[in-house]
Order: sequence, then C-alpha cells, then structure tokens
Amino acid sequence: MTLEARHLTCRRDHRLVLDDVSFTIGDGVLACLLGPNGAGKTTLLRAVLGLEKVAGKVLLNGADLSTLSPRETARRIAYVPQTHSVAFAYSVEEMVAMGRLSHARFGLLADKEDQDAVANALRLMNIAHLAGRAYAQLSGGEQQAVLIARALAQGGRTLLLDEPASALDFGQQKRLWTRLRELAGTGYTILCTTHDPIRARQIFDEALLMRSGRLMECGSPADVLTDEKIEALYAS
Ligand SMILES: Nc1ncnc2c1ncn2[C@@H]1O[C@H](COP(=O)(O)OP(=O)(O)OP(=O)(O)O)[C@@H](O)[C@H]1O
Repeated sequence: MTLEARHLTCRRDHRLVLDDVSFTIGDGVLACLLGPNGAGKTTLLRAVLGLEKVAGKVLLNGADLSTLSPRETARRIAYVPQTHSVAFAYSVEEMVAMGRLSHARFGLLADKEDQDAVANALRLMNIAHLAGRAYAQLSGGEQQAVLIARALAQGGRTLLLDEPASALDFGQQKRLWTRLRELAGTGYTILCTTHDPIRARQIFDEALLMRSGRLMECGSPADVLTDEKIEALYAS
C-alpha cells in the first residue's frame, strides 16, 4: 500500500501543530519519523488515521481515506499508540483478538481465520506464553508487545507505530526491528516514530524529520540522518 499525506494542517488552541505536511511512503517501505518532544509526531499519526480534525488529504493506494468507514480504515491501517490503558481485566489473547473486530460478521463468534491470526500475531511477537495472563498486570514492555501483536492481528497492510520500542528490553527491540523489516519485505508499509537516530540509520529505508509541526526533511537515512541534521533537529 502506498501511503500519501497531502497538505495536512492541524490547529490546536489557535496554534499550528501540523503545518502543511505532505509525504509519500511507498509499498513495502519501512519509514521512521523523528523529531523533538512536541514536534507533532503523534498528531501526524493520528491525523493519518482520521483521529484528528485536519485540513488536507490522506490517500492509501490513491483512495481517499476520508471516504472509508472506520471499519474499512481499520482493515487497512493498524495503529500502535504510545500509551494505552484498559478499564477491564482482559486477557492478552482477548486484547489481541480485539484486532479482529473490523473483520467480525454480525452475530458470529471468532472463526478459524480470526483464531489463526491471533495465534500467529502472538507467536510473531514471541508472547504466546502470555496468552492467558491479564493484560493490565503485565509490565510496560510486555503490554507494548501485546499492542503490536494486536496491530498485526488486525491484518491491515499499513502499520503506524508510535515509539513501539520505548519500553521493550534489548531482546524484544531486536525482535521488533527484525519483524518490521520482515513485514516490509512482504509488502507492508510502515511508519514508526522513534527517538533513536542511531538505530534508525541501521534499520529504516526512509526517514522523515519533523520539528514544530513541519516536515523538515524526507529521504534515505544516509541523506537525512546525518550528524549535522540530527544536531539541528534537536537544537533548542
Ligand atoms: N490534547 C491536546 N490538546 C492540546 N494540545 C495538545 C494535545 N495533545 C498534544 N498537544 C500539543 O500538540 C503538539 C504536538 O504534540 P504531539 O503529541 O503530536 O508531539 P510528539 O512529537 O508526538 O511529542 P513526543 O515526542 O513528546 O511524544 C504539542 O505542542 C502538544 O503540546
């Protein structure tokens, strides 16, 4: 899926938090989004998903996302938020199964395809052993892995991830980056925020730099993630 944002602009309290942001991420591309705290990265991911009131357009393989229902959007794009809390004592398996809601047929219980998707996602994230545990009682890193599994179970071919590695231990981080690379290799389009430019240079195909709501640079990590540009991006 080719993900294209055109002139996304968003104001909060009369302040521009997205300032005419446009980019294209091609089919099978693993892209990262970097920028200082408050740059607008989360807002941009939420705007792409249609969760923020913005001017501009988001196209997926040329189709305008604003013309799709939330269910149709959820079948195409999965989102892993930065933080997430649940009010009820759902098990890990139930949390991941929620990723299948957009596939549910009215009145029918989860079918074999749903069960397989959940089992596969748990296996991919190496958390099958947590399936019966209460999500709310997991560590932050384990919860993060569950949310990524839920996004994989959703089955969309476009993934938006907001700092997915921030609470993961070294082993889980390594597995996450390997998984994302593999998924991109099978045609997934992935946009992922990170605060780790060194890792980003090694792992991603493309990098987008954001500051004060504006997209400053977009291109290959070799061109975009140079020491000078990173220095300038995070300068106070
Ligand atoms: N609910 C809100 N109401 C008003 N302003 C908000 C709200 N959420 C975020 N903002 C503001 O919008 C701007 C962009 O925030 P955003 O969360 O998108 O930044 P970010 O780049 O994801 O930051 P971080 O790296 O800290 O996660 C910031 O100035 C922030 O203070």
